Amino acid sequence: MNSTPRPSIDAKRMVVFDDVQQASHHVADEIIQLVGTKPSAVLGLATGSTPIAVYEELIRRYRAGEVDFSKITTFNLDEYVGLSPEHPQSFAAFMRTHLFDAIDVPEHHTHVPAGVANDFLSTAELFEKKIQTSGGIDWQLLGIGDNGHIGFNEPGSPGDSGTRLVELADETIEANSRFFDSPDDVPRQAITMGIATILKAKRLVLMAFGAAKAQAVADAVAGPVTPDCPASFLQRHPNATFIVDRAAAAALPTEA
Ligand SMILES: N[C@@H]1[C@@H](O)[C@H](O)[C@@H](COP(=O)(O)O)O[C@@H]1O
Repeated sequence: MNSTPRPSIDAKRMVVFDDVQQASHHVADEIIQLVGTKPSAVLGLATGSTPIAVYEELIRRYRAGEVDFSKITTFNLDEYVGLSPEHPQSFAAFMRTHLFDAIDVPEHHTHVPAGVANDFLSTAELFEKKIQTSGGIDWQLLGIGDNGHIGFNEPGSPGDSGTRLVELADETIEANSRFFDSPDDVPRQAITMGIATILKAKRLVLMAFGAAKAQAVADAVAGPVTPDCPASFLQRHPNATFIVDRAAAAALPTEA
């Protein structure tokens, strides 16, 4: 018998894995199954350290000949303002390094919001339009910030927000400074899909690992739906699942 207390959240909404590898394989399997049944699937992708093992597994399975990504379309959640796609810390560069360069997705099928633009309002509108004309996002991957942000929708982001220019929270700048030479180099603004953009995806999978995410996960899954915790809006989605490890599940209410 397993004596570990189980979170009192139903299995459709949250799955707790023993380790990151198992969780990542589970998520990669879901993507591969979708692309197997719908080769032209539209995938929403995320950056950050959390999804890296998923991308590694997708690459491994692609090299093994188990999946063909040549017809998929991808949309990324966000990009730093001021960083061109060539900048090594841009999310566009992250995606090339961790996934796109290693699989057969055509470059023109991949979309990362532009971090350099004359007019971010029309850039954001164009991004939304491209998602719509592609048929909408079938499957969206998400990470979560320690403060509950999804994409770069920081606390305070309204549920009806679309793709837009946003200011980064101090704690996000601090958390992401590990990727830059100095905290002063971290951009202060970003362009991000909005909460409403994200909620339009047919399926949402949010991954969270480690104790630093535990409070944000508990607030998102078991707290009130509020802009104070942007990930809590996932409670309004009929097909959203949190994939977490034990440490990230530790602050959830448990079954008696
Ligand atoms: N904009 C991204 C998010 O999409 C990501 O989910 C989050 C967590 O990152 P990590 O996975 O490295 O903890 O922070 C970043 O700032």
